[in-house]
Amino acid sequence: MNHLAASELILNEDGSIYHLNLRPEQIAETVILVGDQNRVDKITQYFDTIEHKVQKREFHTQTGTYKGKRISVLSTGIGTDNIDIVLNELDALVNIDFETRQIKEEKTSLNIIRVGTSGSIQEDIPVDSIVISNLGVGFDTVMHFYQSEEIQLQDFNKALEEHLQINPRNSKPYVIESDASLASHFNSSEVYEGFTGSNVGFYAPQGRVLRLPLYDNSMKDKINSFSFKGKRITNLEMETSAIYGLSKLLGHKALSVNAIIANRATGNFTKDGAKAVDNTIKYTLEKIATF
Ligand SMILES: O=P(O)(O)O[C@H]1O[C@H](CO)[C@@H](O)[C@H]1O
Ligand SMILES: O=c1cc[nH]c(=O)[nH]1
Repeated sequence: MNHLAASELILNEDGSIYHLNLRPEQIAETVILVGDQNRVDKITQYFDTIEHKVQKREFHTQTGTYKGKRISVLSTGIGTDNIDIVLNELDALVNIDFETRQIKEEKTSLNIIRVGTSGSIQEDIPVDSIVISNLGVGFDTVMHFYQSEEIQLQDFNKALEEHLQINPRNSKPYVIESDASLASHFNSSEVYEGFTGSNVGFYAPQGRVLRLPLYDNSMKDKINSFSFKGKRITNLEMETSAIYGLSKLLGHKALSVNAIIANRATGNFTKDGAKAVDNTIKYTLEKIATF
């Protein structure tokens, strides 16, 4: 079997993986991903125990227990480019033997749940609500660097391509499903089921104009009006697509849970973002405790 070279599987002197700075025993099989490193404490404040806190760059991890369940909470920073690092290194922690530098025969499948903030693009999904992403669409390029055609919903890709008429210089949007068992467990009358778009930026890529004009002024409306097989795009953020894509390719279960802090259709922004995020955290922890 192939031995992974020092330049490919990069380990630090203490045996931890390059960016996350974690050793294999430090990661739980259920992992909560958040963008904001300060959100890690906001989640682990509810834990019964905390084993360790590790930080390198924007990657801040704490592992502990909530209602007896071992959970790691890890911040990814912003963007799908960071997700490429986080998902590959998380997978390496459980599925590569760091001593022999070989891929393990028996694989571990992680439960990966993102707790993020997001902007609704539909008038009827208000600020302070929670959206569970059944589907994710990537406007980023990460998954196009992997052999991922088979896990993409090609009929959705085609319908989107036709509807959006995106700048040909941009990458082609790709659609990927969440893990069905997690999505069904997290669903309830308290949340909206959604189809989440992940963009490569917060401003023009999400149709926001401050001083700079957009390449295509109608893109936000076109994303809003897309409908295929009874599904419409509900909200925009910056990580879900690559989390779904890399999780599916690597054999992990993923779900994205979104605290809606902005409504782009009405122009509203939440009056209490901390509370919106806290409600989403509590909802997620209770669902994890019973999964
Ligand atoms: O609140 P987080 O998890 O960072 O998520 C959202 O917030 C950031 C932009 O403000 C992006 O990362 C977006 O996906
Ligand atoms: O509108 C929003 C709000 C949060 N995060 C985003 O990426 N977009």
